[in-house]
Amino acid sequence: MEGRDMIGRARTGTGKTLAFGIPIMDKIVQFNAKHGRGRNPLALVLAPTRELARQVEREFQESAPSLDTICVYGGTPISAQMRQLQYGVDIAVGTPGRVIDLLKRGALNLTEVQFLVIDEADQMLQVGFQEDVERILESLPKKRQSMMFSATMPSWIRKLTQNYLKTPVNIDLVGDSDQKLADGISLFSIASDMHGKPSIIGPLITEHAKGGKCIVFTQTKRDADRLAYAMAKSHRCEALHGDISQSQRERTLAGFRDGNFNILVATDVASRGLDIPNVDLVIHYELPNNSEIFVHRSGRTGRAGKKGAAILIYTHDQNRAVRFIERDVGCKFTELPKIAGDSTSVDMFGDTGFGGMRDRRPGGPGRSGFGGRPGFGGRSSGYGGDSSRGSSSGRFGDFGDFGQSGGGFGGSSAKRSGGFGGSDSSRSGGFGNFGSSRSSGFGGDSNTSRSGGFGNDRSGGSTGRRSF
Ligand SMILES: Nc1ncnc2c1ncn2[C@@H]1O[C@H](COP(=O)(O)OP(=O)(O)OP(=O)(O)O)[C@@H](O)[C@H]1O
Repeated sequence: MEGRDMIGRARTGTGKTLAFGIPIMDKIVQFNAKHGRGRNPLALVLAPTRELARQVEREFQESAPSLDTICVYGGTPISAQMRQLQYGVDIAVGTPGRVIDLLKRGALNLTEVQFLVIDEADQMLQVGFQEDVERILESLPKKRQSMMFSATMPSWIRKLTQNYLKTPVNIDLVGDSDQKLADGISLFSIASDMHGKPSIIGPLITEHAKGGKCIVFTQTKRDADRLAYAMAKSHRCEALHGDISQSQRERTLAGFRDGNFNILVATDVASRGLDIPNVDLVIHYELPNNSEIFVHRSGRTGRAGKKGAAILIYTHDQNRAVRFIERDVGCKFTELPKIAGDSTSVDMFGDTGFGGMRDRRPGGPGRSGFGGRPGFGGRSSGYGGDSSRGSSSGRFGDFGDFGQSGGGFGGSSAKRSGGFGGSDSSRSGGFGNFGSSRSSGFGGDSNTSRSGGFGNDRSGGSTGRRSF
């Protein structure tokens, strides 16, 4: 609110988008009232995935219908975006690649940007994205307010942010020693051998999703396709990953949001930021590449003060990795009793070639598995990875509808500050200032008493731009 650069960390689903959105919208409304509307954007928000960019733009649109927003991202015709930019926009949200493309074509002029937001900053500053982000920053005026947000902020990233921010305020609502997941998420683990995994998915969903929505995370696009295909024989389910055409990705996500089907099998393209109502269960079908991704994947449930469950399926040789996650994330898994292989399900998955997954499993041959090589933790970049920051090999080892609470945001004051649907959390640390007895809340006292330390000391951990 004071206009200073900032780094913000708060748990998943606690309302970071509106936390940065509301002050920006407020200031732009005031600016426009004073100076009239211009053609070039006054705010730029960068997000790592197209779906997240769209979601953020939608949130701006719904909150401030009087402002003109645009979402620019790849996989869609650029000409329509160029036309819209010509008409003039107040806020541009986008993924880095398309932003650069538009800059190169001279269609996007960022010289009037007053507010820059880098959402999911720890991913955006990793190798792959970082270069693009830097190119975009070169096109921005020096005098601006820059803000970086994420639910996870490894210390090396926090250091790196100093290169892009001027004496930033740190608002850390997670703290160092506490668990880093949102409060309402119950965590379970279940051991299974690779061949048995497909057959336990059905029973897990029946038991734990309780009729609500479920996201199953796989490591590879191929496995997402195969699992979705196999599960579709008995469940309404679809796959989401980066090889699917953008229009289909959007249809799939809309169908999932609308409840047309209840199970989404996705790669990590869906792990960050997506805010889908009523996801009651997240299943880590395969271990995530690092504990940050574990936090983000799990955070697709238990949002906005709601309850949810996340289940981690692991093989016996991944035991250490599971313990590492517990330490790193400050959580404890409740081990579920083994589920006996259901021969029908096994058959169902058997003909999909799942038996051939062994070589691709985390920790499998040729990959520094989550539990593959020893030595994860400490300052290494992921479970057994190398120590170079952001290296793609340095990973764990290849390794309610809250709606928009109405109102809109036409004026200069936010009407949304009222509690988060009566969240009963006593330590949710939400940016929205809802229901937390311990949160310093965005817009409240920014000298949060819990700042100092962005969590773990591991350097690196995941890749920036992976092909999800
Ligand atoms: N004050 C509020 N009252 C009610 N709902 C809110 C409030 N603030 C935010 N929300 C809603 O809470 C949900 C989660 O918010 P958001 O997606 O911004 O979370 P986030 O902290 O960015 O999570 P992630 O780290 O996963 O990206 C959204 O549906 C949002 O509209």
